[in-house]
Amino acid sequence: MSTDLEKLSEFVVVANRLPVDLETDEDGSKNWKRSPGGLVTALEPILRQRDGAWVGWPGVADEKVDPIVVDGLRLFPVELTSQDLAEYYEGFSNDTLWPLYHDVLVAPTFERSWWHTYVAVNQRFAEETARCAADGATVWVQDYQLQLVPAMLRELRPDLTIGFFLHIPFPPVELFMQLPWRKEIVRGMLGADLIGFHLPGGANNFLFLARKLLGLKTTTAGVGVRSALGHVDFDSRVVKVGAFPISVDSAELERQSKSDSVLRRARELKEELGNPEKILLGVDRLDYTKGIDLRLQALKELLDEDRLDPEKYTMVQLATPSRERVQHYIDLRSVIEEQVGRINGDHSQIGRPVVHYLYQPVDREELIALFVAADVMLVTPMRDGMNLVAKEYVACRGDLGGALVLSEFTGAAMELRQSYLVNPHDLDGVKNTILTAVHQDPKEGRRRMAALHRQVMTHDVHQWAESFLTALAPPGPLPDDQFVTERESNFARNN
Ligand SMILES: Nc1nc2c(ncn2[C@@H]2O[C@H](COP(=O)(O)OP(=O)(O)O)[C@@H](O)[C@H]2O)c(=O)[nH]1
Ligand SMILES: O=P(O)(O)OC[C@H]1O[C@H](O[C@H]2O[C@H](CO)[C@@H](O)[C@H](O)[C@H]2O)[C@H](O)[C@@H](O)[C@@H]1O
Repeated sequence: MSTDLEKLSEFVVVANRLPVDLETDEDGSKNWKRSPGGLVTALEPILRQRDGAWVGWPGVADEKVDPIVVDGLRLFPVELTSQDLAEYYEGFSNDTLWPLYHDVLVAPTFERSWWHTYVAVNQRFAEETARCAADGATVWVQDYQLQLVPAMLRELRPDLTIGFFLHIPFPPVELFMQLPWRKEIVRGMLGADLIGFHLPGGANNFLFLARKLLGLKTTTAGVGVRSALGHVDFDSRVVKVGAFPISVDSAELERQSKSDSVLRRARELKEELGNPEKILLGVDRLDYTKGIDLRLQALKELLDEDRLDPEKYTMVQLATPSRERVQHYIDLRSVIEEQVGRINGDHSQIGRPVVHYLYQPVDREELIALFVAADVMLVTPMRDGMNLVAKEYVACRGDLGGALVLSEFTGAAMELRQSYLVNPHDLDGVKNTILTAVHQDPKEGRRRMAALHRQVMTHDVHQWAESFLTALAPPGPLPDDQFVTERESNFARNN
């Protein structure tokens, strides 16, 4: 191990995935490639800035990887066996918690053996973290895959300051109560000193649960955005609860979007697409939460009804492969590819498909060029914790061009109020709003984009991390009378 890796870390990020995946190329050589998803996009610049360590899974099963420095980042891999992958990652994380926390869009599977593996893997993450954290270090645990880690880590290392952030929605109590292991999960999270959510709604749901499910004393005043933290009295400690909407590296994205190479590539892309009057764009992991099928259905109906001219408008849909062995994802891929085939079969001309569909990630610069080229960005999830793609698009539109169609059911919708907001359950509303965005008056478009751009430039990922880590810093005592139990809170409500 190099000395850099032997040094214990003052700041440690713990996430299911490392920011890079270990991949084997065709010639058998191993390479690190950027891993998918918004969590990695957000945390990578933060870790760089703070010279920390990252504990996570290297993206392949049954591979023992030693601690390593990749591209200047100190990485501490946690090994997952094929069985862990099937039961902890694909099973409990992505076939139980993911659907349960996303409005039960598909039915969650409650499988006892998956739970046991989830517990065991969380313990492994806690142990690896305990090994690499310096005395009194700050550890920031990420997301639903690791909800038990805060309590396990506190047990191993009471000297640490522990933060936990949930990147996906925290569900209403009626849904959360379905979970057979609901108490264990809430207790696991309460091992942290600060529990963060994207939105006040998630934080308030959590406080309510802590009272209702565990009978704990909590504060009851509504949690604000980056302000007015809630508090839970737990195990002779005060656990803070807050809302910290995540964002993107706005200045860096804006800089890249204005570079000569990106502007050149954006012009080329337009030409390669046959110089359509307008380009519509979707960029998502292929996930049933993202509403890719919904937006394709909207497009199909608009074309079928002659409300959108296929000779003038083109859509590009990037779908990054995700969780490819989970059945709902396999099924969704078939649905989407059939929709694309049907639209192109009915409405394209030779050499001019209406929908350009890629089931593969593109490199970052190509993605930014697509944002710059796109006239209408379609972000239509049925439910999404935040959705960084929406914010990235806005950050790349310092030229004040383009239009953002955004689902009300994303975290981003709370801040990006000047977008064209849609209810993804209302297909006619989505169709009409897409047409409004396509035909927007340029002056109105600039006015909207100016407001959106200002919002994203002033609330970036650095502010997100800074506000969370500042709130995590050691607490002062709270006056006793601010805490109430569920019984007292009901009494106060009814009188
Ligand atoms: N480089 C690259 N990044 C992508 C691609 N597709 C999605 N992303 C990134 O993945 C992240 C997705 O984050 P988000 O919208 O929050 O959704 P999530 O996938 O649920 O985390 C964003 O930072 C996207 O820019 C791709 O094809 N290439
Ligand atoms: O690691 P995967 O299973 O391939 O999934 C990728 C990531 O998806 C989720 O991202 C969430 O985090 C984003 C940033 O906060 C947020 O904008 C988005 O709404 C969420 O869906 C997941 O939460 C991550 O753990 C995964 O790494």
